[in-house]
Amino acid sequence: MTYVIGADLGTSAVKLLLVDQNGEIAQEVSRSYPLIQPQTGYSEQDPEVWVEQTIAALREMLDQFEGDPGEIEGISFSGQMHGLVLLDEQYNVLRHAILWNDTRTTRQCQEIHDTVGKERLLRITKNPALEGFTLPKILWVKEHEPDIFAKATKFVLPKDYVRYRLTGKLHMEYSDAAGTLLLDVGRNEWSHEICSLLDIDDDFCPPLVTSHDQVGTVDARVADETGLSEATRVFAGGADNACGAIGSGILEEGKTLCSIGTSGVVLSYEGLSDKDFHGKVHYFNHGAPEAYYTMGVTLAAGYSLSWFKDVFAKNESFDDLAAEVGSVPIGSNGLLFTPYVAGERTPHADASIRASFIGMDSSHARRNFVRAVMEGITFSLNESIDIFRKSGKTIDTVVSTGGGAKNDDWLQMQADIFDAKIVKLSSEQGAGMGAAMLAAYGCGWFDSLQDCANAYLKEDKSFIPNRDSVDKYKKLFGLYQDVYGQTKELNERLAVYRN
Ligand SMILES: Nc1ncnc2c1ncn2[C@@H]1O[C@H](COP(=O)(O)OP(=O)(O)O)[C@@H](O)[C@H]1O
Ligand SMILES: O=C(CO)[C@@H](O)[C@H](O)COP(=O)(O)O
Repeated sequence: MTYVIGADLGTSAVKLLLVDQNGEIAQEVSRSYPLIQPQTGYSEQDPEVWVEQTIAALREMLDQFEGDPGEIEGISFSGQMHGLVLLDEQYNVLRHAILWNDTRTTRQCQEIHDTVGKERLLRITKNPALEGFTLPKILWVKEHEPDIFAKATKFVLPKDYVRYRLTGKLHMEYSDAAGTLLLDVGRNEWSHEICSLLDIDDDFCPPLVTSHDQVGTVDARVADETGLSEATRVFAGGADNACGAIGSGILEEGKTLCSIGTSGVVLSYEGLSDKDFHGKVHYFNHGAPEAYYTMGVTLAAGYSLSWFKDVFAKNESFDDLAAEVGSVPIGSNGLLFTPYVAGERTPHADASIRASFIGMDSSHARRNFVRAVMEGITFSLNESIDIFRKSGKTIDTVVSTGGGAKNDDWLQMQADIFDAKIVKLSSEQGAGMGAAMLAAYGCGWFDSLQDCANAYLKEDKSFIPNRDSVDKYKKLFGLYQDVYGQTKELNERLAVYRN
């Protein structure tokens, strides 16, 4: 039997899938790492920790693997998007990576809009400047850490750095490059115009490849450390949401994905690069050839639940925390949560907004809060569904993936709030599966990613909307939508008290 590995470098953990030629998952290994949050709005990770944990996870996988390492033909990557990794001339890391959910760059976003022009930026990159994207982070380091910036010769994204350490070869691929705000998304090339307007050297941007391109093989030292064969082929991979789309079969028009990881995403396939959503949703290159996707992002989806667990139930599992959610009625007995613990992106690009529990009552128990958190996250994702529907898309079926798809009550809640059939595939690790599929396609096992999807992806369960619940949630959604406007100014006044 031959195998490929899909490595998903998420925000909470690196997750490896060993997938055989028939698409069966032979092994799963995961290693977590923390967020570094020195002050409010900041979110960083140490790239060396990503590398250590990826190597440790590979070693664990190979220790358990009973076949010959030479049977593992390929490995590819899915990665949390937008994170800035700055490298010096020898490709040493210059500072901690600044992540996608770091919102310190509001001023730099304004600078980009002022210098490039909002319309021109939208035309070239298909996206407005948002705090999470990479370019504002580059400008922040340039302004606040000039000594570090002076040493920087290249920037890459999280999975690109890990792949570099596994192969010695430095690249970026289009699906992740699209989230930097430096890529001309329609033309598939770095935008010389944006670079020069913002005084960024063209050489600062790494060479571009496509997601299924082979970029090298496993470096001898890494092979020694992990037990992998030096002959294992390494493929570029994709942004985690592009890989999530591949691993969920979102490979043609009309298909929709909901992913609840640390972030939350509602994503829709696009065959063309020239539709106009006026920047209301992100518009990026797919990991599939000559394709695109649009998506809305909830900044703190799974993260809101993990925040709640860390503060109120640290030593419990997610399963234990959510065990009683099904016994709490829709609306959590009048408790409403907005998941803005780290600010928000879609539809409110707002770094200052913070979360609220509205309607706390002395009768509420912890289970009410847990359900309210899950409902609030799902309402936020429904705002993206709403934008897509209003743009004319039909959304009647949604493939649900990510850590949040492990909970059946949450999947039913998604069906009832989105008013759409929810499909859960046999693995909730869509991004890791997408990375494995890129390796399988890159190895030449299939003629197309669609053929690979037909062979690999199996529906496990589906969840049908319950009419009565849909009606109740429609009314609650209106209330939920009112909370943002009514808490915005209060949060701006509270901001001075944050650390
Ligand atoms: N058993 C579970 N039930 C409900 N939610 C879960 C469960 N396990 C994990 N999660 C949610 O999934 C999130 C992690 O999802 P994951 O896709 O692994 O994230 P990432 O790719 O960002 O590292 C957690 O923050 C949590 O909110
Ligand atoms: O910023 C975005 C997308 O624009 C996030 O979706 C990141 O890509 C992180 O993903 P997860 O770790 O939540 O999967």
